[in-house]
Amino acid sequence: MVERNSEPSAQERAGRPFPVSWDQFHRDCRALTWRLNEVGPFHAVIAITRGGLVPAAIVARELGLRVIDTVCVASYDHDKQGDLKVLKGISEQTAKLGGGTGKGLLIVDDLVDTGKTGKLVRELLPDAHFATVYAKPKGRPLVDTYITEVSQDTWIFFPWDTALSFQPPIRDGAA
Ligand SMILES: O=P(O)(O)OC[C@H]1O[C@H](OP(=O)(O)OP(=O)(O)O)[C@H](O)[C@@H]1O
Ligand SMILES: O=c1[nH]c(=O)c2nc[nH]c2[nH]1
Ligand SMILES: [Mg+2]
Repeated sequence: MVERNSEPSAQERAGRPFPVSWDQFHRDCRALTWRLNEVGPFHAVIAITRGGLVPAAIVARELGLRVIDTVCVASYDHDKQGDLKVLKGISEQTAKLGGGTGKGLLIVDDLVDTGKTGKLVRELLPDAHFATVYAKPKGRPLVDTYITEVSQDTWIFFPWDTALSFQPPIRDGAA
């Protein structure tokens, strides 16, 4: 028998699954960009790694931005959130574009959940515009622009974390 840690993971606590396909994610990123296009212009896009890399690429393409930097953060180990660690900040060149406080910079992440990651990037760049594709209620106040709100007990399954698999028919107990 496989020994299991008795403490439920964030994913298990969330319970409600929300799988997102590549198509849907692309559509949601484009919808996000329509909103951001009303707010900009921006000097540069900053992706919060790793989840923010995919939406940042799409948003940068749509906004015609070619200066792209990263803030590399480690928090969730798969689905358990530990202490936040900034592994890498933005470059000196990008910091200059934002006047030191992030003004005119666009921070992009895939989602806000508890808001811990959002709070950290806000502390690093208080005047930057923070955009996410999805938002859960606890983190939502930290975000300037987002597209879809899901309940706090939802776990979003991103297309880069998942693969197509057989599902039993609903009548046989499928979720
Ligand atoms: O609002 P919070 O509770 O802080 O959670 C949101 C963060 O969690 C996920 O990243 P994760 O730390 O799992 O790393 P990853 O982007 O490398 O997958 C997600 O991409 C957000 O960055
Ligand atoms: O893939 C993910 N889905 C989520 O809902 C989530 N919340 C925090 N981190 C997350 N990662
Ligand atoms: Mg992330």
